[in-house]
Amino acid sequence: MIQVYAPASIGNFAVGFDALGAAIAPIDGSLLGDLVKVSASTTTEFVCSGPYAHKLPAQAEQNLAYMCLQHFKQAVAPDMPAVRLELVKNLPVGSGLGSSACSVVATIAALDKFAGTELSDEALIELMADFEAKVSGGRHYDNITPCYLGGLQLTAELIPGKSLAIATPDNWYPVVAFPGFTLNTAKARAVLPKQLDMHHSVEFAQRLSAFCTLMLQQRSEEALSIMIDTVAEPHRAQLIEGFSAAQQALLQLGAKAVSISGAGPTLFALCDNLASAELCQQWLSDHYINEQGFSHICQLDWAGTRELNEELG
Ligand SMILES: Nc1ncnc2c1ncn2[C@@H]1O[C@H](COP(=O)(O)OP(=O)(O)OP(=O)(O)O)[C@@H](O)[C@H]1O
Ligand SMILES: N[C@@H](CCO)C(=O)O
Repeated sequence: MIQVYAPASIGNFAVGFDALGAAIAPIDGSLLGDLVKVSASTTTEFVCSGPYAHKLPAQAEQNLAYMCLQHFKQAVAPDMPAVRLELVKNLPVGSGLGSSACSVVATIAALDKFAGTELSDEALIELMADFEAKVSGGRHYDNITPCYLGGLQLTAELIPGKSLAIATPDNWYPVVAFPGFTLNTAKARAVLPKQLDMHHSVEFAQRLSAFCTLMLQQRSEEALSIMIDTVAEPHRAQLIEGFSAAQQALLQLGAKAVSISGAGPTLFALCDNLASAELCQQWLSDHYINEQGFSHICQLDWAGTRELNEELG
């Protein structure tokens, strides 16, 4: 049996709409991501289990993991024998934590390993992006590549290999809080303007390029000081009840940057020390999340998608 884990991710990372994303891992060691198990079988079998399985369509044909399996068998590895594929759905759907990307990445990576197809990273990423695009209302890589490769990734169609890793300091603690209600990515993309005017386009390019350059020069404090989303957040904040008040409060508690994770409604507060991260998590638990919500103090997950040997889920 092959068992592959793919981590949650923070799309956009405030300054890089559709172009920057970070894979995350809770510091308490818990797994925040989907798991896919593939084993040989006499007939094709698909099982969806885990705490959020009931939030997905009942028909296998509408589940991205099953769609990936069908495509893989037909177009990538026609000689692959029948398999039993189980998706353990650990991430809430429509959360802003890259839930659909997580299922797609774990499934394709697991099938590639099981079938021994050994596709290149770039070919796998393209395949993964094709499936993520089916549900999110646009083709973007900012959940796919961090989820697959790990870490902080600057990622786009025009980038050679589709992604460039940006090293991050060890003292970065992103605190993520899923408030407990969902927001569909396609809906959150529909509220964005169709065009950016010259001023905003130039400012976006300046901010993202300055952020990346500062990071490469290991000037992370200055990079954090310009970590503001002027592209998507102003249009999406009103879709997320409590976001603006939380942002103000968390910045006062010491978070260095606070923004929407992906399309929301998950919020992330990036702290540069554990004490601030603990204060932010406490505030979020008290004021931002409902009974269905959760929060985690994380670090960046530089391992990305990986095979797990111990049986889980
Ligand atoms: N395995 C799957 N995991 C997640 N979503 C799936 C899966 N299979 C089908 N879907 C459908 O894809 C859509 C995913 O919605 P959406 O893109 O809003 O979620 P998301 O991936 O959590 O968002 P984000 O990328 O902002 O984190 C839903 O309509 C869901 O039913
Ligand atoms: N970059 C995408 C991420 C969605 O998960 C968006 O903000 O719409």
